[in-house]
Amino acid sequence: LVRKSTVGMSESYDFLFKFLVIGNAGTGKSCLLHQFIEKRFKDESNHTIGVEFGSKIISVVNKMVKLQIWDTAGQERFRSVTRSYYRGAAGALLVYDITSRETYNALTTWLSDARMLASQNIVIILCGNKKDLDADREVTFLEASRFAQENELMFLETSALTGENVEEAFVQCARKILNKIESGELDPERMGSGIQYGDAALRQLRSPRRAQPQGTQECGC
Ligand SMILES: Nc1nc2c(ncn2[C@@H]2O[C@H](COP(=O)(O)OP(=O)(O)OP(=O)(O)O)[C@@H](O)[C@H]2O)c(=O)[nH]1
Repeated sequence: LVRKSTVGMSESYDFLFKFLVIGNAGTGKSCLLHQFIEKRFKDESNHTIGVEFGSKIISVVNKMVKLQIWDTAGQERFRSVTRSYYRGAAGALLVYDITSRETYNALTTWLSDARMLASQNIVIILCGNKKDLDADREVTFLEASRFAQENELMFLETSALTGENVEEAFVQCARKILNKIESGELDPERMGSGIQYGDAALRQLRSPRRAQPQGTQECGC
């Protein structure tokens, strides 16, 4: 199998996962997405209007996974718009700000929305963001990790400012989804799973030994 990205052609991947980033306004969702994709802090971040979009291909346990990420507005007035994007998401980063108890208290609402409106099997990682502001912390690591355990969420504290644990959050979530596909717990072909096969996986299924001829066009969506 020739990966087109390695020869300067358009991208190739085994799976595409639809991801959401949800949580209260100001918790750093847009900055997390920006740090993940651009590997730097987004200096001037304004409130997200509705929904923003980003995508990136990562390597997870020998598979190339394209994450298609929807960064939703945290502000209440956009709630009806953002809710319409939940459907068919395979994974989500549920974000609160460790320096704001209010954003932590809102987690149960976000969680019930996600479980109700996205895929039933959605894999969620709780992210306690702004880890760099430890002096202003209002929520302890222990308290949040208990909440995560009780609600079957993975959990990390992150910093979109320093980049700490940002890539890890996306990768851990993707890895859990891949594990569930491999164990048969998740069926990528089920409607609304939030998972699609990429052309790499399809080529393997169709002709396991033949390499893809170079120069083939694809839409890359
Ligand atoms: N110190 C610190 N500040 C951060 C971090 N992440 C985000 N911020 C700041 O927090 C503010 C809000 O960040 P955004 O990414 O716009 O927040 P958001 O969750 O996308 O907000 P909405 O789009 O309104 O939902 C900005 O002023 C960022 O600079 C972080 O990890 N550490």
